[in-house]
Amino acid sequence: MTRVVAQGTFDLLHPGHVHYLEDAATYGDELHAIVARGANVTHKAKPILADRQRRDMVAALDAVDEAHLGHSEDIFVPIEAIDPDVIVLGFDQHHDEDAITAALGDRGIDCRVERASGREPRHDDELLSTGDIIDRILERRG
Ligand SMILES: Cc1cc2nc3c(=O)[nH]c(=O)nc-3n(C[C@H](O)[C@H](O)[C@H](O)COP(=O)(O)O)c2cc1C
Ligand SMILES: Nc1ncnc2c1ncn2[C@@H]1O[C@H](COP(=O)(O)OP(=O)(O)OP(=O)(O)O)[C@@H](O)[C@H]1O
Repeated sequence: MTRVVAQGTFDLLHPGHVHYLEDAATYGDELHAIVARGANVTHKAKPILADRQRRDMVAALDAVDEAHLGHSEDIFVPIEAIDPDVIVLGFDQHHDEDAITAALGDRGIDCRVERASGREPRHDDELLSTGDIIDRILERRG
């Protein structure tokens, strides 16, 4: 049984999220998604939706076997509990593969790190970014 981990903020789900999770699932038999705590999202605007709602929506997707809310202080605590064989990073995630591989090694976790593919829009009006969805809401309803 090969366990895979994918992770992200997953605010206001869109087809890019579904693509990422479906791609990550192809790396093994069981996909675990870790949903970032809003308090830990510091590299961009905080999510609109609550931690639990984002976790519940990710858990409802076919590709996902289990969705976990992330740890509030140490991102390697859920990894130690899940004990994955592979962590699949999103195509544009700022995390560095080598830094994560080194941190996993320091903790004695035997797990490789891969990078998912991106997904291009399939029609003119398709939005594949939470930030773009929010911009459109503000433009049309603000
Ligand atoms: C291996 C790994 C494990 C993570 N675990 C957690 C966690 O336990 N708690 C958390 O709040 N964030 C965790 N994160 C960080 C968030 O998922 C991070 O904010 C996320 O990568 C942001 O990506 P996004 O901007 O693509 O949504 C983890 C990231 C990685 C790479
Ligand atoms: N178009 C896409 N193709 C493939 N993966 C995507 C796409 N959009 C987002 N993802 C992946 O989904 C995961 C979670 O993305 P995140 O929650 O940051 O959403 P986002 O829409 O990219 O956000 P924002 O627009 O606020 O930057 C990340 O790993 C990201 O790489």
